Amino acid sequence: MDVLNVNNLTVEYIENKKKQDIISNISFSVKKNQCLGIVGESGSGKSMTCKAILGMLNSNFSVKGEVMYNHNNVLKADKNAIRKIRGKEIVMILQNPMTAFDPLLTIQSHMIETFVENLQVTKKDGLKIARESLAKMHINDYNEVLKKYPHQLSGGMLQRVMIGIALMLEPSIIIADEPTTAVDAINVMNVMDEFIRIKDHFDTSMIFISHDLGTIAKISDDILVMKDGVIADYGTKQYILKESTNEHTRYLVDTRKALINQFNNVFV
Ligand SMILES: Nc1ncnc2c1ncn2[C@@H]1O[C@H](COP(=O)(O)OP(=O)(O)OP(=O)(O)O)[C@@H](O)[C@H]1O
Repeated sequence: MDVLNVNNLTVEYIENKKKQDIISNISFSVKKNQCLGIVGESGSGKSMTCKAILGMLNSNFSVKGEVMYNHNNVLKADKNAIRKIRGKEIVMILQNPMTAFDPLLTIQSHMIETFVENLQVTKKDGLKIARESLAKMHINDYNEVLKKYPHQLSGGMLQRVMIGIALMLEPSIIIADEPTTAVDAINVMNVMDEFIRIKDHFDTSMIFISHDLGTIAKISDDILVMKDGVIADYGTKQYILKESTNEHTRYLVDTRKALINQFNNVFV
């Protein structure tokens, strides 16, 4: 069953009455409890696709097409309806978690505020949920973490807090846009493991964005390959990695293999 259908999505950037195509006529769907991976090189339009889906682009952009969620076209929904969907139904995890936190609030205040607003709970219950969420992320010293300000935590820890918050909102869809960009190499695996765990054990569908096919292959059921704002290729993981004859897909797969071989040679 599909939880999200994107039909003929087109995004244009308008500046001084000049139009520039950013995304051209792309269509795809996200299946229940599955992960759609979106892979493509920098500038291929991955982030823009997700921002357009969630109505996050300003008036410099013209967005056309259909984004069907729960029988409603999100692109036609009013601001209030979109805000509800964005906070609760479809939650986005950004590249750099630092930008998602208010630097003047402790993690505890931020989490309580988020839960009070989105789950309609009291502050006291908000704190309980905050503790529960960090425990779910295997953050054992959660009382220490709750007292900290964002700049006092590493990128990896902040991202795990972010994922914990997203989980407690019990969204139907989590959109993760290159979530390991600001995480140091040692913690990339930890953060990826959390996403894989969410996918396997929670009732959530996912869109996972990365420029790295290896990362996408680890977590995705279906893969969409983007190039220059259009879909270059789209299919199951098996099809994309093993069967597709698409030139750009083969280029990504071969580049990935070459990188692994080169890396292995360093250690021999
Ligand atoms: N604020 C903006 N104003 C105008 N054009 C933009 C803006 N942000 C991105 N673009 C353009 O939109 C296109 C797609 O960008 P997008 O950020 O979606 O790429 P991406 O695949 O997510 O790349 P990355 O992996 O580097 O984040 C690019 O050509 C980019 O130059």
